[in-house]
Amino acid sequence: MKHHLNTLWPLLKNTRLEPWIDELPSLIDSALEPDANGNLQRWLTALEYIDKFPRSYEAALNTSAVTLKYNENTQAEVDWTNLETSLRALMPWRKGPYQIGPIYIDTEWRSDLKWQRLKPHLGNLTNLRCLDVGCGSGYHLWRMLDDQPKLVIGIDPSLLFMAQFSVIKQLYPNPNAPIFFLPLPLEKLPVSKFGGDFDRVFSMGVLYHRRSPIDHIYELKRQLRKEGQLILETLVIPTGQGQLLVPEDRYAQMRNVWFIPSVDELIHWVKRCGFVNVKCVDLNQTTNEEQRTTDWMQWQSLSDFIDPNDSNKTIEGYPAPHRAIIMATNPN
Ligand SMILES: Nc1ncnc2c1ncn2[C@@H]1O[C@H](C[S@+](CC[C@H]([NH3+])C(=O)[O-])CC(=O)[O-])[C@@H](O)[C@H]1O
Repeated sequence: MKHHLNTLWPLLKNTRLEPWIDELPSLIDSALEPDANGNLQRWLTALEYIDKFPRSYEAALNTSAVTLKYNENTQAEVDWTNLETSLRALMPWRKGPYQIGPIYIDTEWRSDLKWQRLKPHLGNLTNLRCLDVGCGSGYHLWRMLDDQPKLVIGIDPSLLFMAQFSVIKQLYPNPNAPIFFLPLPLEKLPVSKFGGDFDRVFSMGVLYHRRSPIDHIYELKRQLRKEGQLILETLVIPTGQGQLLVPEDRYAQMRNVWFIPSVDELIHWVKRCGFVNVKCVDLNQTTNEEQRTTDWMQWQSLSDFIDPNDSNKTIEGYPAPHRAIIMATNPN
């Protein structure tokens, strides 16, 4: 899974991230130790199998599903049933969707809907360096790549998500595309002694999982260059329902949810961490269209976590999930 990183090192040369060339390999090796996850061997076997499949000849990264296209000749040669079996060995598929030849991976999340809400505010990413913290399977990384950025890096501690990302990268037409996945949590990502070097740092769907949200915002800031932009998406409580919710126990059945601020409170946190031009560009209540059980994620999903008698409440009685997108500039 890490062989794709060979093309990362040259892209870090002569940037402020150059120390990563020495620092990252041992961190990645420890993250991928065989006992890091009992399923790892099974996922690696599926990836080895997928690695034998031909690469697609063309990709579409501006459509709802990240799409890998095969021409008719290859399409006839490929054993799609076996490919699908290997892809299913990497279930549950949560973030997507993806279309690989005739196979449509209908993920739990329609991650394209979040992208649609965000993209108009993002501007063009051409020639920029982007870091996506908590990138899941990497769906948004591919959407970013469509703008031809200089570098796109996603980090996520989940090795299943790294395996899912690797599938797409193995089948993507250009093996040298500047898009990478590091199996690390943000807290373990080294901070370069020369300062941050990303033009855009995204943290979407991660802040509420952190026990120290302010530390998380500072860690995001350290990866940004001067004048770089933060894109922070997280659960919020609707206006008029207080400033902060710390659930008693579970929130929408999720165990590891800590801080859910109001939009104003969240803006205040981001300002306190030294960001300027802090604004909320989107506020949205999550729908069953966006998050649902599918054939590729067969466990329970949003509709099972909402009060059957009141769609504005979770089954624990809290406000149903609303998500805000905050954008902010790092002044120094
Ligand atoms: N400390 C951490 N550092 C990095 N990643 C983390 C950390 N803790 C958890 N994660 C990762 O953050 C992702 C959050 S999911 C959002 C995916 C995508 N961004 C989306 O907006 O659709 C939302 C959710 O499932 O609740 C998961 O993949 C975790 O492994």
